[in-house]
Amino acid sequence: MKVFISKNIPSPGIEALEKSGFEVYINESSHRLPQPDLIEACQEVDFLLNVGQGKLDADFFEACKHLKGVALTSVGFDHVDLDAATTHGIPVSNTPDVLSDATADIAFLLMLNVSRKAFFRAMQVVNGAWADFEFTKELGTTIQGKTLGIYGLGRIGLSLARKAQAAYDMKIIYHNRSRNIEAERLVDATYVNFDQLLTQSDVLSVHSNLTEETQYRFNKDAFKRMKSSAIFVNTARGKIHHELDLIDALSTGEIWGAGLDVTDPEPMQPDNPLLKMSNTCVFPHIGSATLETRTQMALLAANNIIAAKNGNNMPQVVNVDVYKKA
Ligand SMILES: NC(=O)C1=CN([C@@H]2O[C@H](COP(=O)(O)OP(=O)(O)OC[C@H]3O[C@@H](n4cnc5c(N)ncnc54)[C@H](O)[C@@H]3O)[C@@H](O)[C@H]2O)C=CC1
Ligand SMILES: O=C(O)C(=O)CO
Repeated sequence: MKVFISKNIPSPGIEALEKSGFEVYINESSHRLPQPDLIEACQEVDFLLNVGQGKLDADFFEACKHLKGVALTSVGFDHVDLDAATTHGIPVSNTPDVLSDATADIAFLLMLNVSRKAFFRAMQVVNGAWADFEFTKELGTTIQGKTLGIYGLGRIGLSLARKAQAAYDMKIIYHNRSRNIEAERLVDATYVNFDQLLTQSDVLSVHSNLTEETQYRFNKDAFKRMKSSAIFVNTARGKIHHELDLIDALSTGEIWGAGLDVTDPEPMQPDNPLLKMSNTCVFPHIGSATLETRTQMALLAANNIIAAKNGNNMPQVVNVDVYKKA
């Protein structure tokens, strides 16, 4: 059987596939293949190991009749038309859990970075503008003991909550569609409604999936309800906040700072006003970017493909209905 890997992955993932008898084809370039090229590459392979956030839409599944399964190298699957995959009988798997701590670390890093204006201060040094122990200017703020609001207390949100409580004694509040009792057993977190999350959080960190319901949930109205001292952090998906409203809220002082690992679109253009502010920090979607995590993600994706090849269900399948149909 043949598998196509849409961008290079750590070698243990490739080795696992080869060891189980796959002929492996890899797009060696560092660029995402445009959809026509991806469709072309998938014409004669049995499986696709899809790296990154390139869209897999209805046209893709319609055009790739030979595919027997797709393994994503992400936990998020908002870029995939799962209904179309299911219609065509194609199981799709994701990579939950193995990236939760790494992504929570990036949320933490953004939270600290923005609260201490660390990126802005480091850029002053790079640009030869070292401010000689200015005692009253460009001061940051502490997060110790403050209230961390989590929008979407799932795997990554929980990891962040535990770190923030253990290391900084932060008070944790969260909003989900309903209470997460399991998480509440693991961390001292209080369920609040959306408005309470907005008005009570000193730092508000977004960890929900991107859905029709969460798209642009953080907009003008939401930022207006937040504290003027609040820091907004998003490591989930760029479309969950409305970028122009965020720029407005920061410029008018409606909120104090923002840290983003995700933007809409990605990449962010270098002339974006968010890159010029002293209370912002933008990372290029590096939540899961450690060697250890990316290796585990590659292995998990490979193992899902190997399971499907052996006639088993993909363990991390996200369109479970595909197996009910069969
Ligand atoms: N920056 C990066 O590199 C990474 C980003 N991500 C993003 O993080 C997201 C979360 O990942 P996990 O924690 O593993 O997912 P998860 O499924 O464990 O957690 C998501 C949480 O959001 C909640 N949620 C969904 N809709 C909601 C709504 N309308 N209102 C309030 N809460 C809602 C869910 O109930 C769940 O508790 C992924 O979907 C992905 O988009 C994930 C990994 C890396
Ligand atoms: O896993 C995800 O959803 C990402 O965004 C990248 O790891």
